[in-house]
Parts: sequence; C-alpha cells; structure tokens
Amino acid sequence: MSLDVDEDLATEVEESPSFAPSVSLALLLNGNKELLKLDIACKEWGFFQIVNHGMQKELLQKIKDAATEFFSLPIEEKNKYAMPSNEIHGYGEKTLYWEVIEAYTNEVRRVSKEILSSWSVIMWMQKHVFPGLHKESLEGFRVNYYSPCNTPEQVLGLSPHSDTSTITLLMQDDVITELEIRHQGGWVPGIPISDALVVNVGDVIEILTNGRYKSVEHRAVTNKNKKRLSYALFVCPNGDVEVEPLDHTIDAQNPKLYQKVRVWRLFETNSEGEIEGKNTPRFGKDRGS
Ligand SMILES: O=C(O)CCC(=O)C(=O)O
Ligand SMILES: [Fe+2]
Repeated sequence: MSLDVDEDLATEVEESPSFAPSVSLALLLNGNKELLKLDIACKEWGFFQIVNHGMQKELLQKIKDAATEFFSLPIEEKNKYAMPSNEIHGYGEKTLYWEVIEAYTNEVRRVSKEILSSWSVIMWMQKHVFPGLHKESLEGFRVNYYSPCNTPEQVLGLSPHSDTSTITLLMQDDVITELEIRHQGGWVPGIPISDALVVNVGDVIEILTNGRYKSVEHRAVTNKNKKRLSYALFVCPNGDVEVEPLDHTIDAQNPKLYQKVRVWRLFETNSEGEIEGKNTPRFGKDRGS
C-alpha cells in the first residue's frame, strides 16, 4: 500500500529540509510526484508545510489582527470569554470575531479535506475515504499566545505532546517560531515559510495507518524578547467514531499495532497524563486500556 519509490525524490525530501518539508496543495491536486513528497514527509517527519494553498493573504492577516487585538485587551475583559477549566478552547470562540474565525476556519477546512483526500489516494483508497470519516467532524480552533519570557531556557510555552486529531493545521507568525518537533531523537526548530500552514499528522491517522504515519511530538519554547501567536485548527472524526488500523495496512510484515478505540476515549485519556508526550502507545494491540 505505497506509492512507487522515487529514490531521488526520497533523498531530496529527507535531506534538504532542516524542518518539515514543503508540499504544494496546487501540485497535490494534480500530481503523483507531490503525493509522493507528501507521503515521505509524513513518514519521515510527521510534519510538513503546505504552500500554494489558495488562502487569501488578507484573510490570514485578518485573523492575526483579530487575535492581536483580543490579546491586548485588559485581563478582566478577556476573562469574560474564558471557558471552563476542563475545556480545550481557552477563551471562547463563539463570541468575539466570529465572522473572521468562521471565514478562516472554512478555508483551513478546505485545505484539510484536500490533504485527507490525498492521504486516501496515497493509501490506494478512493479519494473520499478519509474525508468521509470526517463528515461529522469534531473541530477545535485554538489561538496560542506566548508572552516573552525572561528565562526561555527554563520555561516551555507548550510541553511535548502529540495532537489528538486526525490532522492539525497551524498558522504562525512569519518571522519567529518557537515550534520544535521531535526528529531522529532531537528537537528541530521550525523555519517558517511565509504564509504556509504547518500541518501535522495526529493520533487518529497514526492508528488508522497502523503507524505508517506517526503523530510526532512537538513543543513550543519561549522567546526572551518577543511575544508569539499561533493559530491551530484540529480536525478529528466525531467522538462516537471507532478507529482502528485499516485492513489493508496489516499484513505479515506489518502486524496490527493498535486496538479499536472510540475517538472520545482518545480525548479522555489524553488528559489523564499517564504517558508523557504521546497518547497512542496506550492503545497498543497488547495493552489493556
Ligand atoms: O504554537 C505552536 O507552535 C504549537 C501549538 C500546538 O502544538 C498546539 O496547539 O497543539
Ligand atoms: Fe500540538
């Protein structure tokens, strides 16, 4: 269940980037070579940066302006929109700036669907299979705000984790990034490409693909001088959907690695904190959960 290997391209993708490789959405829509690039990026890095995604610069700027405006409000004002402590959304999303959030997330959703279709094709399935699992999707949109920190060597902005999603699409400031991803045992700092979205494989895809794509741990460090904002859309199947490795990902060389699990359970266990960083080992084939 894989595309033919093009050794030159594989080497280019593995060796050239010092951070997640770039993948063009425009090329993805019409081409085998870009699909292969996507496949290698997901296998080797679990991350890639999507370019030529067709999202308007003005829209990207609008959401950045709205978030900057919101975070500069006095704390008492922001607290009016705070969510309960067991929520993942932070300040309430259905309140302020709803129009711009909707316009932005609609566009990111479009991009996510194209990537899900491409993953289906890469795995020799009909285009609609992965998007079909997300007909009723669970989505979360989160803006992360990291204030400057006097002791960045001692303080993390976000501790190491993988995402309980199928796919996460993150927009960040162009100039600075404190996103670091686990790669070959170390932490690799991001190199942002202007207006690209950083996309990562979530736990759901790791399970569905039987570990062919891995949801890679990542973290955010802090910066001594500058604040930073990042904008993440998490896309996941509905909580009632059960996920397990797809039949054709299992064979004699690739035994089934994960049990069947309901998406809600992934969320529940993620907050239990038993396994540092990654959640999927909890659902290993031979582990009770
Ligand atoms: O801010 C970042 O760069 C990372 C954000 C992230 O990993 C998350 O929100 O799950
Ligand atoms: Fe994350």
